[in-house]
Amino acid sequence: MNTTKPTLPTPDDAALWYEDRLYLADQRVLPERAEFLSYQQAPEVAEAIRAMVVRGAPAIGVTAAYGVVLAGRAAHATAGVGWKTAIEADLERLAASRPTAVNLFWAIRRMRALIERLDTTDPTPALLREALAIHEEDRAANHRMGDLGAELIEGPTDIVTHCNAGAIATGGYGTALGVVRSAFAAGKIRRVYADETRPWMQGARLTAWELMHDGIPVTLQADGAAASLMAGGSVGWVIVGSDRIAANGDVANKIGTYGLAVLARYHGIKVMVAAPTSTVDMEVASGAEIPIEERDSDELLSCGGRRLAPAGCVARNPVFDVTPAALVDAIVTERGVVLNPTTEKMRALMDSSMGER
Ligand SMILES: CSC[C@H]1O[C@H](OP(=O)(O)O)[C@H](O)[C@@H]1O
Repeated sequence: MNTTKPTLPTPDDAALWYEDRLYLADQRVLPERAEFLSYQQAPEVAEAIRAMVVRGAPAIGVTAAYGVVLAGRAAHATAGVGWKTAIEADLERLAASRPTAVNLFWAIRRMRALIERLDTTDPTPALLREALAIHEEDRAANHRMGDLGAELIEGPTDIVTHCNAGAIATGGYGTALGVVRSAFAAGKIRRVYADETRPWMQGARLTAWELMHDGIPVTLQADGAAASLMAGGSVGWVIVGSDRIAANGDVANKIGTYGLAVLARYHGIKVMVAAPTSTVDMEVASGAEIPIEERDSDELLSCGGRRLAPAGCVARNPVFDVTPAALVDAIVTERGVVLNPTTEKMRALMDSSMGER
């Protein structure tokens, strides 16, 4: 738990609990403005996830866990011994905030399992302990993944990333950028080429911010520039995060990831997906079953607050796509690495004995 009042967010500060409330770095305004918003009510946290104040699959799960703490406190304050019934509406609000990142549902399910074990007294302390544990476990998992992913890279090489799978998208350190941090520290990375990632620009605004903050060489590029860069022969890996990995190893991630993976395969470049096991959903057999979030087309029709398209222009704005397992060379989790993923290999990983997540 934070011991000093959060003031200026760093990349590790997507979500922080301090005294009696949750603080979220407002990722909608980074890096131009670095500021926290504070939350004391679960419905406000659900809206913060929907509006992408906080985003990034693991960070969404951590935030939802803290949202359940707020929900439990409010339910006990209003319903006393009946808090387990009163909390349900807020749990549903949190679950309805965004559909694709399975970490959200994983975190709520883990908090529900605790709720079932609690008695009718104030659940806040126990819920907070569990949310803090989820947060710390995610941070530790990212460091483990960073090391495992770095071992796969011979280097020195250039890397392409897409979107932001960094510290600010997780409980800290990052998934894809956690591998980048560990591999750079081992002298294996010359430069990171970060796709700007239209329309929400997570790459331009967040990945560039994180890597410059850490002194890691980063070059921003248009999403469409990745192909010619790959043709140049300097890129050894595409490294991305994920929002949900199906039982067969299909990977849902930010829109554009699928195209990158096709380009990588064409150019003999390897694709690494770094994600904690809280991102693996063994209940969906393949990527075809993963719900793909469609966001407001206004996010696409404008850029930086300026209208791009003509009035009345129709747009589609799916914000994730699915990369088939056949185009993924390695899935790196905190429990281990799956090369050339298949359902059998993913099942073996999830059955491995490195504790429940
Ligand atoms: C480790 S973040 C995983 C994932 O989340 C991002 O999506 P969004 O920014 O819409 O929450 C992106 O797909 C990242 O790769």
